Amino acid sequence: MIVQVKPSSNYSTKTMDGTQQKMEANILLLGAENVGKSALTVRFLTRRFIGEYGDIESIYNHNGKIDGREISFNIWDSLYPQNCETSESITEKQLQWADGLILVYSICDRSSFDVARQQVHRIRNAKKNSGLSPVIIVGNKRDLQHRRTVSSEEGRLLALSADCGFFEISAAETYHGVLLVFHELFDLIRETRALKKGGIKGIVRSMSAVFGRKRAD
Ligand SMILES: Nc1nc2c(ncn2[C@@H]2O[C@H](COP(=O)(O)OP(=O)(O)OP(=O)(O)O)[C@@H](O)[C@H]2O)c(=O)[nH]1
Repeated sequence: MIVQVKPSSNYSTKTMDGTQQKMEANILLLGAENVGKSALTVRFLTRRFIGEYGDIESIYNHNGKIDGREISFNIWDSLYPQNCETSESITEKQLQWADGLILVYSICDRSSFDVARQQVHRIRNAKKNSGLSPVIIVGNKRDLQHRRTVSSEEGRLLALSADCGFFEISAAETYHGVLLVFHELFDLIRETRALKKGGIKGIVRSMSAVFGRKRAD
């Protein structure tokens, strides 16, 4: 059950008089069951780790500041669906909604890493632009080192191979790691938007600038 659904992002960042407008970003949390998706979300929203979260799928709205800029986050804490192929565990609607994704696995649950691997391929093979959205892969439960079954290198390599960011954190132990994940994703979303805005015109403009200068020499 989805508790609250928010509309898609607002891309404008400046008003006519040049003042900064609040930026909006839709963030989708994905990953296998029990990896800490809700723990991560609640840590970011409240700074707290409460231990048990229940099986509820929610979209939260959170207003905050990053680098002095007002941000409005819509955070979709998804549920891993029962009895389906991993490739079908992410819907086209979710991918179209998301400006950025956080893909969580547990460092002490190898099957959750396998799910993350398949989900990242599903994302990167998605239709149109949704396959290009920034993704951060998060190895959670770092506090459980003695039960680790996925090495940091494996996580980092997966992220590298799919052009994703990578963090290992413990939602249980610290707020700081969780904050870094959201900040990094926000930076990547901002970069992606700037690239989309510049588009082909931006590339042509910079090429003409280079060749134009050469001709003048
Ligand atoms: N030791 C440890 N436990 C954690 C950590 N993060 C979450 N947990 C625990 O892992 C269990 C699952 O956490 P959830 O946040 O509910 O995981 P989820 O991915 O949202 O699970 P689903 O709702 O089933 O999809 C809970 O008992 C949490 O207390 C962590 O960093 N370290």
